[in-house]
Amino acid sequence: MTMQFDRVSVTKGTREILSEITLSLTEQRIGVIGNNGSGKSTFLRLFNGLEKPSTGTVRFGESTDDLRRHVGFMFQNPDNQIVYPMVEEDLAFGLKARKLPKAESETRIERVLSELSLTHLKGRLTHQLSGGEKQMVALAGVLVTEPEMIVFDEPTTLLDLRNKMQFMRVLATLPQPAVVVSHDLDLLAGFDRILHIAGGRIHADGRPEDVIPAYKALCEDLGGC
Ligand SMILES: Nc1ncnc2c1ncn2[C@@H]1O[C@H](COP(=O)(O)OP(=O)(O)OP(=O)(O)O)[C@@H](O)[C@H]1O
Repeated sequence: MTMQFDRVSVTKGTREILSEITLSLTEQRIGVIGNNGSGKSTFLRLFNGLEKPSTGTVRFGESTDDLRRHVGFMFQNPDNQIVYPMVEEDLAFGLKARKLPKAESETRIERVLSELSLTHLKGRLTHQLSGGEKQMVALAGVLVTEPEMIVFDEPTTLLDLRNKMQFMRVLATLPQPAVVVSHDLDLLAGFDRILHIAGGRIHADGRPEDVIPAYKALCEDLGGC
């Protein structure tokens, strides 16, 4: 399924945050890089309708207005994603909205927790979890809903090495297409395509072996990126 951006701009007040973005995204693994404030999160939020274009259209297959049903979103800050006091309840929440039978919901939750080595957190209170544990529970919360595409906003910022490797393993085997915003350029090295956003525009678009070194070179040249 293709995610299509057609002349998409996002304006807040008088400020244009994203300008005239036109893209056809068909790859399995797409990385998004760029400086703080360049527009990466805003770009990502368009994928599942958390942000609406001021002008232009975002289309996933034939859908333009119910993107949330198709595209899962993993937030940069897990506190924005985890809503229930218990881990198990929180994971069940996303499935209730999809009217999944209770037994199937429980099976899915067990499976995802086991895949992420998180079964020990099932009965824990979410507000007592560490930052990295919350980030992993947020990941589980997205995976249980089995969306057709998943977008990740800086998914590894709070993770220790073990959980970062766990995340990378999950990403490598995920059947769905994934879009990952990250400042961790090593995470994106094996991806199919990298978009470099600068000043709300697509500054570069291509293979990681081309786009990432060019971005690094720009930043090494002080003030260049
Ligand atoms: N609601 C808003 N009103 C005004 N400005 C906004 C709003 N939301 C975002 N911005 C501005 O838009 C710009 C892009 O923000 P965005 O969060 O998309 O950047 P980013 O590339 O994800 O940054 P970071 O790497 O720091 O997470 C920033 O300058 C931000 O201050």
